[in-house]
Amino acid sequence: MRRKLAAGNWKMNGLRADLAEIEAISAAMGLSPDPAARAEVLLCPPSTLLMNAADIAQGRIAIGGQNCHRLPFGPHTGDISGPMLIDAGASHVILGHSERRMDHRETDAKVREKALYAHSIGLVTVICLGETAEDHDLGQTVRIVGRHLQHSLPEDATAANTVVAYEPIWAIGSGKTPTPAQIAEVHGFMRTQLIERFGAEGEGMRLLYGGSVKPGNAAEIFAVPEVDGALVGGASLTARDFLPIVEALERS
Ligand SMILES: O=C(CO)COP(=O)(O)O
Repeated sequence: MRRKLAAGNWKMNGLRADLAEIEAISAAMGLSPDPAARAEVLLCPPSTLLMNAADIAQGRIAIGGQNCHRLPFGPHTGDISGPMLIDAGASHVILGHSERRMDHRETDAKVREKALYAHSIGLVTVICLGETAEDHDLGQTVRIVGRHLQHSLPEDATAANTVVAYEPIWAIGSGKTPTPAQIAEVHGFMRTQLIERFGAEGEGMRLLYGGSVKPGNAAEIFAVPEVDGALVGGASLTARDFLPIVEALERS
């Protein structure tokens, strides 16, 4: 059984005052008498808030970084390494988000290298992939997703160390989402590919959908087969928006 996962990506948002939202989300998750029966919750704040966030979370929710370098340390101004994330209290790292692929020219090959290193030091990776609006309109979605999957996921990926997030680029921050049938097609395809390559480990990997997930559309998205949770951007910034999404996931 795959444990459901509600992940929040704060992107370049969040000041210390916003730690109150992490406290509110953590407190809500800590209330359950049986935490294992609940969805897993992961928040990925900006690096400047990681240590505070991990202190606040106290294990009630997981904390992750939004990127890491393929090396542990060295002359790479402005970068952050996997050991730094772990030292700050993170257990997860998002890799290959389309914004990093665009802003920092991250290729599938780079994402794979980063993932290999992250896994080697015990970080769980959330590897993102998805098609542009143009590819979507040209009917190339499955081909693009297949290519990302093949080349971004490293050969050591397991159910325990890897989560895959399907994020159509045109759905991110736009208020648009694919239809449930379109999400089902892509997630079904990814599952088949993962099983073909990784066997039982591929069966166990969690597949998240991301792109304009909101309290109002979460239940419909979580009803789609092979959707094990969501990677949420804007709606993860406040407990008011994020907690109803977690609740919809737990009810699904
Ligand atoms: O990119 C995303 C999460 O990584 C999705 O962002 P939005 O939920 O704001 O569309």
